Amino acid sequence: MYKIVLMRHGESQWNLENRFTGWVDVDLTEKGRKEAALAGQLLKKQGFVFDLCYTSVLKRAIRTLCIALDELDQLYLPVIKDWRLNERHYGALQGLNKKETAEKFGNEQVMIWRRSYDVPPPALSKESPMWPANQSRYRLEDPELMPLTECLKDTVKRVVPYWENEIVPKIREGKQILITAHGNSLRALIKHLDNISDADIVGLNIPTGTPLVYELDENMKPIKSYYLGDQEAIKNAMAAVAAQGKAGK
Ligand SMILES: O=C(O)[C@@H](CO)OP(=O)(O)O
Repeated sequence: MYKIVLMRHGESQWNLENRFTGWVDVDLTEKGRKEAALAGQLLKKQGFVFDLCYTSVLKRAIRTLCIALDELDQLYLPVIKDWRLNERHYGALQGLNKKETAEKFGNEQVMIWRRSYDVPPPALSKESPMWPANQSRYRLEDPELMPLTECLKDTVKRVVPYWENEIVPKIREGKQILITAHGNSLRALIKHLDNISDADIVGLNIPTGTPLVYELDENMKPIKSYYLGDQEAIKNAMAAVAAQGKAGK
């Protein structure tokens, strides 16, 4: 049996402001830092000892990992950062307020943009400074691979091969792995692990800063999975994420 831990970053400034974030590199809020520390403490209490960590190239996930590792006293660990674990690219919606967008385009349209499996949000143009190919961070990457927008299906297409080709071999070597990433890059991975249908993935929402443990069999199929922490608070946090794109109130 193998065990891995997945974790969405703690609350970011744009989570707080309820703005579509995607690949924009916003930092954690004070609350987000506390969530990351609490996650580290929970993992420590449960006796987790990791060998290798993976994260995205976005600071909210990187910082969450650092804070959690600090609490665990495992800051010595190797960390692999890869854009394939980045948040789903939100195209031209990046920076917009989710509630205001719902007021303008309707709850249903925003729900489709946020959670449908294969409808991407409106795309950026290649002139946009938000296109990753125009940013120094991605200058060595093939511009053809840099998204102008992504639906979850597109995110699955980069996250799952990364999982299969990079992470699974390390798990098979016996390494204990911690992955800190993002709401939608983790939804892409969980869809694959739990074999969730395109229709049912719409209902999956991931709370910030909460360790999610997966126990996997020899074929990397989940035996069980569970969040660490206060289960009632986690349920409420998941419902709050689902409600972020609604107009009104
Ligand atoms: O804005 C984003 O990038 C994501 C995660 O915060 O939001 P959503 O939950 O709306 O997909």
